[in-house]
Amino acid sequence: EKVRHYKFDVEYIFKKVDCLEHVVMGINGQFPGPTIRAEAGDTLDIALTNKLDTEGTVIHWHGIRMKGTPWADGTASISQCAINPGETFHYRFKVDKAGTYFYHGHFGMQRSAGLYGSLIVDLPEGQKEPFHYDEEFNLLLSDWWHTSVHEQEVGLSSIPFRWIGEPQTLLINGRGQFDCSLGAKFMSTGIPQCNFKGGEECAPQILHVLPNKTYRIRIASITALASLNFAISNHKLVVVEADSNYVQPFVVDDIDIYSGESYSILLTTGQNPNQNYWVSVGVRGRKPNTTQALTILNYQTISASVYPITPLPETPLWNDFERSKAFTKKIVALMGTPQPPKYSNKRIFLLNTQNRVNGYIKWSINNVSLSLPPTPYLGAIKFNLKGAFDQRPSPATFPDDYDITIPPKNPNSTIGNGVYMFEKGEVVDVILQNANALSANASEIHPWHLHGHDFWVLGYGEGKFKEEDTKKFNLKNPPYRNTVVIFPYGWTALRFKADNPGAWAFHCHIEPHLHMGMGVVFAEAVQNVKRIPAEALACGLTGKFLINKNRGHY
Ligand SMILES: O=C1O[C@H]([C@@H](O)CO)C(O)=C1O
Repeated sequence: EKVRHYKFDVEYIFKKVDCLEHVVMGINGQFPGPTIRAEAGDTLDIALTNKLDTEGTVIHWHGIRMKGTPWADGTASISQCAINPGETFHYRFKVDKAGTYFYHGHFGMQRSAGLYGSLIVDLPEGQKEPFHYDEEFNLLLSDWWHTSVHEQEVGLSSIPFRWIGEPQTLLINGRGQFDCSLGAKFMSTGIPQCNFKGGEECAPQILHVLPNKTYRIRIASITALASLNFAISNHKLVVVEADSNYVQPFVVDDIDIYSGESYSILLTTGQNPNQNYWVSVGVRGRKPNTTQALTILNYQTISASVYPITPLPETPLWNDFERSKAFTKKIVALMGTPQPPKYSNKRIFLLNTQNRVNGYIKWSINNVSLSLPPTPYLGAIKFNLKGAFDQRPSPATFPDDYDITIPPKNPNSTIGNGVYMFEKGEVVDVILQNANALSANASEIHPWHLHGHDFWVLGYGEGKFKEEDTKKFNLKNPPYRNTVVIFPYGWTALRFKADNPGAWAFHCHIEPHLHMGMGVVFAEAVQNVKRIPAEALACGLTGKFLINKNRGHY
């Protein structure tokens, strides 16, 4: 159990992310940021310096539960103040469980601007995974736009509304090809063939393998918008891990992965070693308008520049939601995973709707669209600063007669910043209820991510949740995850234990949707939180409180 020290300098850099040069957020001059590698039980100590000239920043350590260090969760206005230009913030927290994690910006839409990287936690020396593999790869998937994030943000909060549209390019480990494709000669789209000489910063990373070995491929999706499908031609994939928890292994031809999720798959290199094979990432869930990302699986018996002769993997139809559900429902926990409490103490319903507020398009939860306050909740609640946010309890349900199959009858909702308060140890069920968006016959996929916890996914269903649906809850081997989707016009039920004092974001992981208000804040036994570093509190009402408390008036 070591303390591992890192220095992260956040700044904008020029980079040919998808062969065209743009400005992207970098860490220590790199995009994606450096991969952090640690062992379970280690403490990470990351000194993050904001080298941006004109904006604040924070980094969220996605999937790490932050037990005892809720102030290190890296969510601006929730767990800490945004770090000002020139300032350094120290993230110090324990990584208590092995798995495939990542980190990313959590202020404004900085994740969309490229502020992200991988965080891999290995088992401590001597402990073994419940599966065997010889080597591993790590693939961080993302999507990329040519319009700047600032332009995107202004568009989303303008009248008329300007949607960001589909991504220009899909990236694998921060590399994509916009104006060409490796597989162009096998496509009917007319896109030109890529011609790499070698060494280009946008050239795909080849996966070099040896025959008859088993590889663990870690795959994480940090997309701003896209739901993805991953496949390797001629190879089966064995899913063994989801969101840093083991699952009962199952075999598939391809996997769906939503923003905020991670998987490990095992790949056996048992195919003809005198060929190369395609690795493909394509868009699902929304009508695609982005070329599939490709790289090559190269058995080192031949050159990586020999074209695969197997057909390009075809991404399954974007709107074949039955197929998506079939994949999702295959995921169950491996024996030995923590099991859910048999009963819950509380149930809350969260209705997801698209609305208007004063003519602006927003997303709302039980008719409230989240707009974060200037004082971080963690300090505001701890010091009982009542002016920091709306003190009325947030709505825990929605009207019985709400028709989820049509656009909202009254599309007007309100802006809010209230919280859901939980007592220490309470077992909470959350029913995420999807509905029709503003236009008719439209209901979208939303991947919901909870900070500070893993939760049990008790079930999925069609239409409006009914009391008798609780009878079908999986209490035996529900997947234990930190991110879960709601399918169009459906519901998803999850259970978690409020055993981690802190203020935690729970939100749609689609970056523009969060920006448009699609999230809530859970506060758990904040009175039990100890030793919040002053640097997390030096803004808003907590900042004033500290000045008055320690020095009186000036
Ligand atoms: O939030 C969104 O806005 C657009 C559309 O609903 C309105 O233009 C879209 O596809 C979203 O996901």
